[in-house]
Amino acid sequence: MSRILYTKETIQKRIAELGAEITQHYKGEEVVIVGVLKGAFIFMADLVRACNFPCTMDFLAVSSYGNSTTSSGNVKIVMDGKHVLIVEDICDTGLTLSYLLELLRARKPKSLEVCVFLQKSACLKATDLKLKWVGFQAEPVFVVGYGLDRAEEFRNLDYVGELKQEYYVKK
Ligand SMILES: O=P(O)(O)OC[C@H]1O[C@H](OP(=O)(O)OP(=O)(O)O)[C@H](O)[C@@H]1O
Ligand code: HPA
Ligand SMILES: [Mg+2]
Repeated sequence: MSRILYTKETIQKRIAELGAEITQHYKGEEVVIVGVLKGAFIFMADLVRACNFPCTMDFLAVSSYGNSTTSSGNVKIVMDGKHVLIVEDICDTGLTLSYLLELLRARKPKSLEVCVFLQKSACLKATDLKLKWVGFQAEPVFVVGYGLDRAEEFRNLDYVGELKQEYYVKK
């Protein structure tokens, strides 16, 4: 790890703000909160406890990075007239979220919104992607921690850091 980008305290403070905003937005409506596995599981666990409205939870299993630090371009999915809130750890190229939104729109939800922990705007490839809530705008570097992995490692860090290039680039 080369440097810490978001400390545990910074993350928790931002989640409290997001929870209050999302609670205000749905104002007691019933919502299905859909976490995108695996990366979103830690963010979702904290976010739902900062939200206060009737909700059920579900998860989608999606993977496009595998053990690589770049998107393979292929997203595989393993998983209805309700409000659906998708919770994701990161929007990098945006290809994963774009794919998921298209898929879930076909189910004709009452509403479909996204809350993403990190967004790397500089890396965006997907067009017409609307993210209603964004935790933090991240730099275009490979980040790990707080659910985010590099080859399944580092998900359990309670902070987010930049992964040093020498850890993942073979010389
Ligand atoms: O915006 P994109 O470029 O599509 O990248 C974002 C996606 O990549 C990561 O998933 P990954 O495939 O690593 O699966 P994981 O959540 O199990 O780590 C991350 O959790 C997002 O789902
Ligand atoms: O920067 C990242 N870190 C971990 N997983 C990711 N998936 C897309 N971008 C990233
Ligand atoms: Mg990953």
